[in-house]
Amino acid sequence: MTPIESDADVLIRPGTAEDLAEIAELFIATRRDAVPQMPPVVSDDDAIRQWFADHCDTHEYWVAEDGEIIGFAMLDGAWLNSLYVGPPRQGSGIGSMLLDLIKAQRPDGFGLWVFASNASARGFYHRHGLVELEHTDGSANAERSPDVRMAWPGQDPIRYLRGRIDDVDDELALLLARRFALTATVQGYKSTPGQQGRDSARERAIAERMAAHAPGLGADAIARIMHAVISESLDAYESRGPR
Ligand SMILES: O=C(O)C(=O)C[C@]1(C(=O)O)C=C[C@@H](O)C=C1
Repeated sequence: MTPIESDADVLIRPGTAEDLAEIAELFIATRRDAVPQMPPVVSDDDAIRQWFADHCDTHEYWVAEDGEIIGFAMLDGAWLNSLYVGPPRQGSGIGSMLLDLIKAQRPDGFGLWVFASNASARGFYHRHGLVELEHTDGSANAERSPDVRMAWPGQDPIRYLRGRIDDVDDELALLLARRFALTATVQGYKSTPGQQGRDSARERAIAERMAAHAPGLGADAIARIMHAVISESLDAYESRGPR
């Protein structure tokens, strides 16, 4: 196969179904070696092997080899799911070669998740122009370990980042619609005189509760945002009435 990129002894080429068993072993060995910088993989080794065998057609693979596979990248659309270089060749530029190739393959940008504890990977991605977009508490990943969403924003970073803003706004619009509907429903039960209108203690409690999920925003900023959300919800309820 024609090399896509190569130096003296390393060939980067597309991964094929025949590579998946070797890729799985490299993944297992690399993750084992990376503890505690990365949390241990939750699945057992056979489940990992099976996962790679089952995800041949659904993902795009690239491998670095010097006779045997020494690193690989796995992509799923605009997501870089994995980029691993085996322990013996770490720090020798293989990761940079793979990442450069992926940038060329995804000129409009791509995202990835990295464990917050993995300082060397975060530093590597920073040095290669990726940005951190989001920090989580880890409750959504299998390892339950805080992680960081990073992105390479591609050749037109504003366009890429506006695309991500649109993604979030699509979710936000649905959440706002759900919240508007709940505010309206509660008003239907607050018909008793003295119960109508706003409850500032409840609104403060809402802001404090939300701030626990988003400490970076702070309760005061959230309170101002929620004041606008609740005002609009109540106005909509009053002008439209219960549904
Ligand atoms: O919990 C209430 O009593 C509501 O009316 C709901 C709600 C809200 O939308 O969260 C709206 C107005 C109040 O000031 C407090 C909260």
